[in-house]
Amino acid sequence: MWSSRMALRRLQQIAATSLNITGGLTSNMQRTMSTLPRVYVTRQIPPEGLKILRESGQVQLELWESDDVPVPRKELLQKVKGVAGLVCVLTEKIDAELLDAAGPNLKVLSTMSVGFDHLSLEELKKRGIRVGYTPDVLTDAVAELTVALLLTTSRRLIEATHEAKTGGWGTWRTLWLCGHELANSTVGILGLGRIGVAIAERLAPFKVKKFIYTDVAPRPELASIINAEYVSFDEMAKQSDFLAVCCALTPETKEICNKNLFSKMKNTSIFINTSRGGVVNQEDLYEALSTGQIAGAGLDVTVPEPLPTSHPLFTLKNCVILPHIASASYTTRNAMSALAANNLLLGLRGETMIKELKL
Ligand SMILES: O=CC(=O)O
Repeated sequence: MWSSRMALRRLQQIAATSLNITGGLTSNMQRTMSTLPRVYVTRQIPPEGLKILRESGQVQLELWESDDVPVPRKELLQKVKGVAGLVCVLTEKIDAELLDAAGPNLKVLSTMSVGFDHLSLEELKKRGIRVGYTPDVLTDAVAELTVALLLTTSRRLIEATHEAKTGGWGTWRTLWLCGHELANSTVGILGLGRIGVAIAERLAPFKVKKFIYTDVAPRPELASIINAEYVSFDEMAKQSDFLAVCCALTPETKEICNKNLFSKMKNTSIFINTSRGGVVNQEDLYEALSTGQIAGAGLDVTVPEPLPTSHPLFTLKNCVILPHIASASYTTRNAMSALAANNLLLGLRGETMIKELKL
């Protein structure tokens, strides 16, 4: 009897001690954790980046636990209060309001994107906030998708599969669903950077005759890789059979693809945009496509995103619209996620980021 009572007591003591130990460890951990810099991640980013952040032991992490719905602005403004680091994607507008809400603790912003038109660089610079981004790791995926979109548009693949599925496929016809081919063509690149070069490298084996490009200034080192000739904006419009837009969206490039450009293009030319929707005046594009001023357009990016299904561009057979998927391969999105995580951690340690924007 005594021994069983003693045994019970002993068990209760052990249990109590265990609870204390557990409680002690937790609060120790909590104490350690609470001294770590706080970081908010605005999206359930791909696993490689989250793993790096979680296993770093360097930050106290909070995450918007969804990839399907972006964090509501109101919630974001609350969550960023006092954070030292912020990881975002291109759907978050990082402007003065958000930076004010975050406050002076914010030292590093890391965007999981190559584009940075969602960031107010001036405001970031004013506050001395360092900015990481994710170029290079997505070049192959974006170039690959651009080629796929170009061929889909020029060879009218969406129209063709629709006809095949819906009974439009009658007898073999000599000019039915004819498109335009790359062989012997001139391909123009608006904004020659790593992505433009990668696109041209992939198109060259299709027997393209000539690559031309325009930019704020010639870029001889990049151009020599693909043997591309520097031409004026107007020359590019006139000569291109295929025109691929690869420039960043800046105040200078906003709606640079407008009536002026389309009116100079050939009726047989194909316009492709995988950069940002904002570089195109969509009303002018609609006009150019619907009047046959140009032959077709393939867009991976639009304004707004998502483009409402009632948008007039969706009514056009010669316009192929994708939902901003240029970098969407598992490998690339994980690489972007990992790079964004590493940029953030390096920035918080005061070290050189792998890819940092010069502000
Ligand atoms: O559009 C995608 C990106 O900017 O990474």
